[in-house]
Amino acid sequence: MVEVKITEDIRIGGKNPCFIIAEVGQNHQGDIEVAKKLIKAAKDAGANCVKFQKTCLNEKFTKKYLEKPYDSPNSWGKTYGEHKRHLEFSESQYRELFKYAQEVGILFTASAMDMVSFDFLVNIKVPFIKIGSGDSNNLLFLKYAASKKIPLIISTGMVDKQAVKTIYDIIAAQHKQFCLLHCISAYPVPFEDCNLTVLQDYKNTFDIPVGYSGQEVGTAVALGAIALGAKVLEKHITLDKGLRGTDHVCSLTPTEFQQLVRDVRVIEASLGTPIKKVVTSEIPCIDKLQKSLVMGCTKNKGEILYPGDVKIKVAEPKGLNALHFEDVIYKTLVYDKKEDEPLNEGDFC
Ligand SMILES: CC(=O)N[C@H](C=O)[C@@H](O)[C@H](O)[C@H](O)COP(=O)(O)O
Ligand SMILES: C=C(OP(=O)(O)O)C(=O)O
Repeated sequence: MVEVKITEDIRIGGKNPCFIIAEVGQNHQGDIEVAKKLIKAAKDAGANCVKFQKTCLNEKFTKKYLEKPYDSPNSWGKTYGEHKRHLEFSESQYRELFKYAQEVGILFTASAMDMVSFDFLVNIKVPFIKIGSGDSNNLLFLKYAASKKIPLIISTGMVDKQAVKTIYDIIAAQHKQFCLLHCISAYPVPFEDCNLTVLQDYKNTFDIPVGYSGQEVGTAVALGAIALGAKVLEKHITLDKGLRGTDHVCSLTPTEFQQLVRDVRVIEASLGTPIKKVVTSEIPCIDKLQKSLVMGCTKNKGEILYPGDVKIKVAEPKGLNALHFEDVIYKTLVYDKKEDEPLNEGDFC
């Protein structure tokens, strides 16, 4: 299984802890101070990385699309172009945010929404680049991204398995430093559409780390993803779910994000081994409450132990583990035994 190297110290996949991305996306409202607060909140919540979305509007959208009216409570302008321009940080603002994230001590990156933005992100030396679901059908862009040999995390919303295999083939032809994220692109995703078991299929199909980018409400589904083996987890973060913007509704507050990270680590620690065995922490309960074989009545040396003569009880001192019941039946007692006395090896032959 391939591990993806993000920095000298951080790798994704294998036995490494799940790499958790706090997706700021556009939840900064176009305000760099809010963006900084979100970077700090992501760090304080324990996320491994904070992520933005970098777009060169004329590369991503046609002129006509940008002129389209955007009449929505989430809109920041009359047209989609005005709306997006309000939300887009300049290159120098990106540099400022990158620097701030370094000061705060959290990895910083963005999704590249087009080739120009991709080049910019390579240029400022982000540790990896995210490719969002909006480009899961953009094979030209995927080829371009793969050719640059920077680690990639790629979301797979809005396409089917056949297209995901195509994405895999395109990148793997160049290198294997990439992860695929299962994703459903709806804001918010109804729980019954999350199809989380797709993750198992991804795990069985691909030899690279797989993960989950969740746009559903709350943290429960994301935690399910961890139990199913997600090695990357991305969730949106917001300062306030009531703010203007499409993604706030499916985002987590800093406190919720912190709880998510904590719970992810608990689930990871608890997954353990598939080998069912008795573990050390069970010994006190075994001593206190596990049942053993005891005499069901008083019997003498030389008598046979019939099924009704042996009982299974919590006893002090303990007798043989009750799993040995069948081994004792029809054996002959070698000592006199009183009712409730434990039965041990050597008490019968
Ligand atoms: C598919 C995709 O890019 N999705 C992104 C990641 O989840 C979203 O953050 C969108 O940018 C956002 O929902 C767009 O909202 P509006 O259209 O209101 O700016
Ligand atoms: C669209 C994005 O992501 P996803 O498809 O994972 O929601 C993104 O990261 O910009």
